[in-house]
Amino acid sequence: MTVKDILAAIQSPDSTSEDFAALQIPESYRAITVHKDETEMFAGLATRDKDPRKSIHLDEVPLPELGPGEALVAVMASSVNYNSVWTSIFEPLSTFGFLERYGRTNELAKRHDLPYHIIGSDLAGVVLRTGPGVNAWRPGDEVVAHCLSVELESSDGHNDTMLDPEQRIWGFETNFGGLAEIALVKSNQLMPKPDHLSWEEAAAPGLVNSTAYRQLVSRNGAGMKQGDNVLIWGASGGLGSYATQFALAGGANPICVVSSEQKADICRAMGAEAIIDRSAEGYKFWKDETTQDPKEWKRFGKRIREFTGGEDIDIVFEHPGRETFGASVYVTRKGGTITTCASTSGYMHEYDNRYLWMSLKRIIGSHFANYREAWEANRLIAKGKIHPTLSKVYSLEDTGQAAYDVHRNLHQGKVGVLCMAPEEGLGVRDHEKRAKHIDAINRFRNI
Ligand SMILES: C/C=C/C(=O)SCCNC(=O)CCNC(=O)[C@H](O)C(C)(C)COP(=O)(O)OP(=O)(O)OC[C@H]1O[C@@H](n2cnc3c(N)ncnc32)[C@H](O)[C@@H]1OP(=O)(O)O
Ligand SMILES: NC(=O)C1=CN([C@@H]2O[C@H](COP(=O)(O)OP(=O)(O)OC[C@H]3O[C@@H](n4cnc5c(N)ncnc54)[C@H](OP(=O)(O)O)[C@@H]3O)[C@@H](O)[C@H]2O)C=CC1
Repeated sequence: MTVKDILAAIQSPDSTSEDFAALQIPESYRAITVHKDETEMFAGLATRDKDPRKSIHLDEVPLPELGPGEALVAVMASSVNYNSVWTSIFEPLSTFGFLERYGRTNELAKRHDLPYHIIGSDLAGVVLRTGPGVNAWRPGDEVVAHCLSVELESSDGHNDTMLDPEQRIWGFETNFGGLAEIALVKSNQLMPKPDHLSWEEAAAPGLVNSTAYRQLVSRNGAGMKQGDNVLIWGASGGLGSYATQFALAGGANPICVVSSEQKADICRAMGAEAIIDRSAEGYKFWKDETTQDPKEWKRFGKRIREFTGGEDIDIVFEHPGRETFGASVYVTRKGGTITTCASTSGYMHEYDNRYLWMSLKRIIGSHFANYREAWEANRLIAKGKIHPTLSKVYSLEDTGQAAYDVHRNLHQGKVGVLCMAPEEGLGVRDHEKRAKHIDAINRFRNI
């Protein structure tokens, strides 16, 4: 039995769950990896010069053993997330440390501690096998997977699973990720694939859509409400393209920051009106490596007020980090919220704390999403309220180039990767629903 036989079953309209259960699963499969013996390959280089095309490999790997509560999924498509960029440049640290630490926790987790790391934190595909104790999913189910892996043996995670002490991001802090022909997930990562989307479209939103949902909409994040002025950095990027849609769909007022006219046009196409081109307007929040320029914060704040009729920002959707954080804190209104999930430009932030405490602002740390939040975010995609922002699609062989594009900010929205799917456009089940939303689904394509 080969991957081709699995693909044939997926593409046959007559395949039943029993047919999938009867399929033999190959003993090995193709997967995107980084190698433990290469973690020093970029030593001494500046971050931007570390090239994922050199560290990312396509390898034939053995199938992992299936454990209780787990599922093996045939991956039709995946997407590139920035966490795979971090893994591939071994920053801020090598992810092999996570695999070693996980491997020490129990006998089954030892499977993850390997000299190669199969990366990727999104997938759309078909369940092949489920382990003992899995009742909610069956072979043949068409699914997407979110990337929260939890053990839930401690009480800490039982109000909000993101607080589990054994919380990990699948395909980043665990092995057997989604940039592969077959992936191993916990069954409580699975969600129904939106039936009006192709495999690659369905695989695109997962991680960033769920993260943006928690960070901006959920009560665990900023709890956005109607009329809020929401400052969105990187508004046409991975996270930002979903934050912008949530702001618009929720009756808020997104103020979108981008770095080119082309990206500004994408934001306009999504329905945003207030757009700041940070390149054209030349904001320089840092005078040099150690000194910020509060005059530039003020210039930025004045520009925002031009769009809002003099109002300041209720919620900042932060992720660039060091470069923008001082400005983000400054432009937030009294009592407003800065919610952050990342530090792409540097994690040692500096801001003027007087503007935080005197104006009773809050900084909220946010990370991915719990199962319920991921489910709600996926439900909005399935209902056609929020749309994938897929721009370009690569083959599994070209994943290194795809990660390079994301690392160098050459992409728009999300970049997809075909895994088992032989071509784009397959997997659509509800053509009528798709037709209703086709313009929105294609908004980011091939720009
Ligand atoms: C969904 C997608 C998401 C993204 O894309 S996010 C972006 C990508 N992700 C990242 O860039 C994050 C990568 N991860 C990291 O950089 C590191 O992962 C962290 C900095 C988050 C954590 O580092 P660590 O080394 O795990 O934590 P420590 O706390 O520095 O070291 C652990 C040791 O420190 C002890 N410790 C923890 N808290 C305290 C404390 N409050 N007082 C004293 N000790 C403490 C622990 O017990 C343990 O000790 P013992 O090593 O002996 O086991
Ligand atoms: N904690 C979590 O759960 C998650 C964290 N992340 C992290 O969030 C970050 C962003 O991820 P994602 O949105 O997918 O990445 P993308 O690269 O797709 O988008 C980020 C956007 O941010 C903007 N940007 C980049 N650098 C700067 C800068 N120095 N100043 C201002 N804007 C900047 C760019 O837009 P433009 O050039 O147009 O301004 C870019 O398009 C990554 O570090 C990622 O690891 C992502 C998902 C989940």
